[in-house]
Amino acid sequence: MALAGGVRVRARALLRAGAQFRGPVLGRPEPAAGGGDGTRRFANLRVLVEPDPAAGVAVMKLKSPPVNSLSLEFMTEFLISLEKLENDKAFRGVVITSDCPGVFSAGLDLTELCGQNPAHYAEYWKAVQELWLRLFLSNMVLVAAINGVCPAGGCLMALTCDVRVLADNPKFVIGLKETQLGIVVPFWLKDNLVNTIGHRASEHALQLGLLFPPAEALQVGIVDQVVPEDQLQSTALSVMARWMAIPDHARHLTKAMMRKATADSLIKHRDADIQNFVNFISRDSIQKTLQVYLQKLKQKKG
Ligand SMILES: CCCCCCCCCCC/C=C/C(=O)SCCNC(=O)CCNC(=O)[C@H](O)C(C)(C)COP(=O)(O)OP(=O)(O)OC[C@H]1O[C@@H](n2cnc3c(N)ncnc32)[C@H](O)[C@@H]1OP(=O)(O)O
Repeated sequence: MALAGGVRVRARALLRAGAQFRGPVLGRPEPAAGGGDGTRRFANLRVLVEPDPAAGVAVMKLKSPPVNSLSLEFMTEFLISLEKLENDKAFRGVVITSDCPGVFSAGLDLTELCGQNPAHYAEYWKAVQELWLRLFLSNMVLVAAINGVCPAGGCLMALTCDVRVLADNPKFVIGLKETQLGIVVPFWLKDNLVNTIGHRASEHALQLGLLFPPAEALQVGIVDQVVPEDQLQSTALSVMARWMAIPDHARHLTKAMMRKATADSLIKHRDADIQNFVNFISRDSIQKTLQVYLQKLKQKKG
């Protein structure tokens, strides 16, 4: 699946601006791009990719500090990295994790949702849809190694994965807290949650805007495994090894079959979903609520 129009234009702009894969990363000298030693890492500004072509697996580390919020730039760079891996036959699986201590992702970037114009909201929502669709329909095995708090849009990313492993830390809550912010999850994200934890549990989780700590997250089934923090990466990789043992074509066709109806319901109604979002987010009452919330977040430290 290729990047959608607006996202592709932004991706090109980012690439022109120099956000392409490059080394050195993290100050370590690395072979030049195309060096072909099979071990080099690549990165754009906000996503670090550590490939292991021998295993057919790459680890994507979200590194958009302080909280990996889903800004347009972050989502675009993430999708560029994902597409690069998908186009490379060496890679069949991706572990998604965070490089920001204590936070997997804080979800939608609230500064993108406050005080902007309708065209911006439309572009932003199209990018969110694209992020969800591209992850949800990915041919690759996706394992989320959740090493931090994972609310709302962070949970959206995690829910698209085939497996979620959560580090056992009481601060690392996961869930769709939208109603607590006075906003409503889109129907396709609701469907994604229902497919994961069932209808009744989703009703409770969504209406109450529940954020589940690890033991509860495991019990309700929003994550598949909870492991000690220091075993998160190794567990994610061993889960991945199990999935990689299945022939790709059969696994992927099965995944596509299982997910088609949910994805199609968004694909068929993308424009209407964007219009709904723009109308909703532009309301004075929603803008006020979000602005107060963002202010509170900013004042937390003071
Ligand atoms: C009916 C029609 C359809 C309508 C559809 C409506 C829309 C539906 C959307 C549904 C899907 C998803 C929704 C969302 O994702 S909304 C965002 C929800 N996220 C949150 O509420 C998380 C907020 N953040 C936090 O709780 C904490 O920051 C966190 C626990 C993640 C980390 O805490 P920590 O103490 O480590 O860090 P700080 O709180 O001090 O934050 C550091 C700085 O980062 C800024 N920040 C935090 N979160 C966000 C964010 N989501 N967006 C933008 N900026 C964020 C924070 O303000 C601090 O900034 P400063 O350093 O400048 O103070």
